[in-house]
Amino acid sequence: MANENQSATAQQSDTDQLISTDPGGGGLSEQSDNQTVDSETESVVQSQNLDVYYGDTQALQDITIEIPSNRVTAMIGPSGCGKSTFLRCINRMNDLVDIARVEGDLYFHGQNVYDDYVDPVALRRRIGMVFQHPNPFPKSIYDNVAYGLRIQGNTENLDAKVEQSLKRAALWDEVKDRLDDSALDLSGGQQQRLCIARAIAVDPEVILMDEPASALDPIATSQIEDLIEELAEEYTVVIVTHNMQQAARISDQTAVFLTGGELVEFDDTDKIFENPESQRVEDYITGKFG
Ligand SMILES: Nc1ncnc2c1ncn2[C@@H]1O[C@H](COP(=O)(O)OP(=O)(O)OP(=O)(O)O)[C@@H](O)[C@H]1O
Repeated sequence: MANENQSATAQQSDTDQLISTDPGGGGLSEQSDNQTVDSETESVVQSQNLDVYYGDTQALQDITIEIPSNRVTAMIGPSGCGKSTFLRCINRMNDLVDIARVEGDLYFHGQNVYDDYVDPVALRRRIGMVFQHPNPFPKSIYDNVAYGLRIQGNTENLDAKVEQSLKRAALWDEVKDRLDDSALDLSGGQQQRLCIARAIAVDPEVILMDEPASALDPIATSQIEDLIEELAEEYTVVIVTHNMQQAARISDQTAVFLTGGELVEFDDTDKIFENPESQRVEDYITGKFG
């Protein structure tokens, strides 16, 4: 229980880091028109020879990957293989871990997010995050969604923006008559969809999800999975999951990390699950280890 509480507290503090006070570019250029025109093929996030260390321990080794826009990309692999570490590199959440050290390059629309002039707070406005355990603020449903917009001073048509975010998160119909109720009175699945609404209210391009359904029951999990597939029409979604069936159901691409922080294979999800190149990936997928 202590661990769960610590984890919830850490997540809350992570969430605080995700609510940007900076509506400006923060060293990042705005999304190019190109992305809309050529969303079929453009990669939005790329890493090149990325190594991550916690102190002397290497958590990721030489990761080179291109994550396409407007797709769901799943990261799978056994516990401790570095999936969350990679996810947290994308929006520099690992900056918050004193002993974490990142080497190599990680690009967002071609700009290295680790360049000195990039403001990580502004980066996190463009690359939002949803955590394993739903962590709404102890505020009303409305105020949770409006929170980031208010901090940014983006309060014009606030009611409409809150409504749109709740609709996109497939929660509006369930909460439209109780927007002033506490978010903490919602079910776990509703709280997680509220956290997704809160993340998308500030209009990010990429949504990172770290096992977003692992604390939920099967019905709530299924609702979140449907939602993730819908979100990919407008956003780039990168999801870490322990659940291989979930990755197979909802993702377009799958990256398989294995012990030691190695990215062993990255391909279309169908290919990974039906005909992987690597024997180690086949062994993992078929449950021979992991
Ligand atoms: N804050 C930290 N300090 C020290 N070591 C860490 C920290 N976070 C992660 N690690 C280590 O880095 C390695 C990768 O961890 P990470 O959480 O990225 O793996 P994961 O694949 O997401 O695991 P899981 O599926 O269990 O969540 C592990 O050996 C872990 O112990």
